[in-house]
Amino acid sequence: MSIRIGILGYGNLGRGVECALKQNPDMELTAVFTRRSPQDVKILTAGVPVYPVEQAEQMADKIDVLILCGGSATDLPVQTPKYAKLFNVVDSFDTHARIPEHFASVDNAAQSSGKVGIISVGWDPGMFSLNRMYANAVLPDGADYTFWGKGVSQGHSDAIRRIEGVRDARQYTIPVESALQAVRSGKNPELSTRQKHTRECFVVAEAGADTARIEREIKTMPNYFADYDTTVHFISEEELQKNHSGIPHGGFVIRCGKTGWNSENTHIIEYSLKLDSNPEFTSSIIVAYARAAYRMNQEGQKGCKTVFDVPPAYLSAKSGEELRKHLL
Ligand SMILES: NC(=O)C1=CN([C@@H]2O[C@H](COP(=O)(O)OP(=O)(O)OC[C@H]3O[C@@H](n4cnc5c(N)ncnc54)[C@H](OP(=O)(O)O)[C@@H]3O)[C@@H](O)[C@H]2O)C=CC1
Ligand SMILES: N[C@@H](C[C@H]1CC(C(=O)O)=NO1)C(=O)O
Repeated sequence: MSIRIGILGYGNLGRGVECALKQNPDMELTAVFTRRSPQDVKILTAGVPVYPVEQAEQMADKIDVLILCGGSATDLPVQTPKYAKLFNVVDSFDTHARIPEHFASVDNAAQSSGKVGIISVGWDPGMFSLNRMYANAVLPDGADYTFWGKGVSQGHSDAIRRIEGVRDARQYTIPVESALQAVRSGKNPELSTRQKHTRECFVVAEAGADTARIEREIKTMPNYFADYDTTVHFISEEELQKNHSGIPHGGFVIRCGKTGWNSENTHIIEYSLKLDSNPEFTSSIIVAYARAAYRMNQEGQKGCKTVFDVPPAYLSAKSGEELRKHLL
């Protein structure tokens, strides 16, 4: 029997999950839920209903995993603990500094409901988190570096769109080339947040909006922009659609570590991503973790999990026997 999936929140990520499900025949899309009027939300899959978000609770027995595709800035802190009371859930929560409190609120909900809630799934946090953890476990004596871009951060773009007076936005994250080169050379440089990346924002403001206030709110936004050198450009909707319609991204996790008793041998681990579509790639990761959430709950597991808690084999549609063949 297919794993029955619900999507809550239909934006870039919601569309991406819908696409990713097509590539996973052991899963099926049962319903999409939105805070807007359903007739305003046109999905890609024929025959799948779109419901007002208020109806989600009535479908708890018809959905095995509800994938939460809202924004991290303001949606997921409310939605994930709320729906973990009724469903196995997966979210992409990426406000790194607030992950511990998010974990606690989702765990409280999921422990009481007997469901599994896997949070902060994606590439960062997510695949990059796993690779930082593996590299630290393998090379305890070393230094970590993470670089993103140049590309469009969905979390930062979403955070700007939540500011009053903003109609649309794209945020580019840009790595500082000299910092990247120093890391790749194995010099293990001390780098501040500001020395590693800059951020460039393209914003469509509502007519008559106070653009000076918007720019100030962006540049001082904790956890997103306050620790970076950030530039803000105000452009028209037409310019945004023409010059900034794509959502490419990517990045690197690098760890340089040493081993040896007297002699010092240096090792460099690098994990890299080059993404044409940030949302479609992120959604492909989320769908694999939805499979794991279902399996873990079927085994009787409950509570909040992160990518560190999920056995890798649970992500794959292949059986244990098929996976072991990969190892040979
Ligand atoms: N961990 C990771 O590696 C990654 C995490 N993310 C996270 O994913 C989050 C979601 O990103 P993304 O999908 O790009 O955000 P969007 O802004 O596209 O969508 C967020 C929500 O806004 C609503 N929405 C979407 N389009 C419209 C519209 N035209 N008018 C009104 N409301 C709309 C939808 O809710 P509704 O249907 O209910 O209206 C949707 O769920 C980001 O905030 C980020 O934190 C993203 C990439 C990677
Ligand atoms: N969570 C990010 C994924 C990566 C990209 C990023 C950044 O550009 O700051 N940080 O983490 C996103 O929303 O796109």
